[in-house]
Amino acid sequence: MMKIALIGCGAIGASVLELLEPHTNLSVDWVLVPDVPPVVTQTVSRFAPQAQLATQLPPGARPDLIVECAGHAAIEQHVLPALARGIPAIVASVGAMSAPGMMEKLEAAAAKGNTQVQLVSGAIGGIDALSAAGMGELDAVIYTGRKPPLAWMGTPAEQRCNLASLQEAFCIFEGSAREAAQLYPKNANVAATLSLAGLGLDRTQVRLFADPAVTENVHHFSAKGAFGEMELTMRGKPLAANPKTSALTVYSVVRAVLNRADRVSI
Ligand SMILES: NC(=O)C1=CN([C@@H]2O[C@H](COP(=O)(O)OP(=O)(O)OC[C@H]3O[C@@H](n4cnc5c(N)ncnc54)[C@H](OP(=O)(O)O)[C@@H]3O)[C@@H](O)[C@H]2O)C=CC1
Ligand SMILES: O=C([O-])CC(=O)C(=O)O
Repeated sequence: MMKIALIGCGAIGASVLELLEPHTNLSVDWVLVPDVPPVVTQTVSRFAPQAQLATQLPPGARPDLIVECAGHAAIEQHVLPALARGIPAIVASVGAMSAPGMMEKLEAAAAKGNTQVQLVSGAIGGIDALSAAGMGELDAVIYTGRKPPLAWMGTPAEQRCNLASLQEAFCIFEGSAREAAQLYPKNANVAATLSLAGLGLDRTQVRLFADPAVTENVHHFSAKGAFGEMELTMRGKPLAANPKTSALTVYSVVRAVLNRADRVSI
């Protein structure tokens, strides 16, 4: 039986709990959140009644895996200490690697605990091909993210345009994946993931659009290099509980967990 600590119980975390519930070879035994609103208590008692709710992993707890779907701050707060204790981790907030020295801290913590951390592909596909292509020379990786104006509420995009009255697509950001992930921590994890798989945070070109013509979260990237060329468009359905987040992110986290719990992984 694989014992799991889930970090975060918002749009992704709640759906992950629901999808993991039927799998009898694993058990979510801890759910870590900053505080415990009634909706979290209800979700946990419905899908993981065995789980203990806490703000921090209790010192004596020894999960087989921690699964982060909380936000950038959770890497420093939960993931690094768990790795250093030898607990492997799955991370959704890949954009956190844009902070100076964070990748090195993650590697050092995993080395200290003699364990590993997996950065999931989340809302984007093609990461397997891009990271394989990165074993040869890559010339360019260009990413464009496009979401409905509502998905950019509460971000610096609000200072760039009037999101509520946009009539056509507006470019709210153009720059490197590192800047994108730092400015838009809840909307540009995909940019960070593509860059870490490919050309790195500083050489991956990113454009982000608020676009009233789309109802999905549209991710497009192209890559060129010694392997040839690739191009991919994803039209991800947003989660009802959080329009910033695509449903595929949930499935990606669940697949990553099952790949560790099941005998055959894909
Ligand atoms: N890789 C990818 O493709 C994607 C990655 N993401 C990442 O996943 C994160 C979560 O997304 P989503 O579920 O939609 O967001 P939500 O805001 O719906 O949920 C976040 C949850 O995490 C909790 N939380 C926040 N900070 C911490 C912390 N330091 N420790 C523990 N729990 C914490 C929140 O609690 P409270 O409500 O009390 O603050 C809430 O329960 C995003 O912030 C983003 O970083 C998202 C989309 C795609
Ligand atoms: O869920 C998505 O569509 C992508 C997203 O928010 C991110 O990259 O952070």
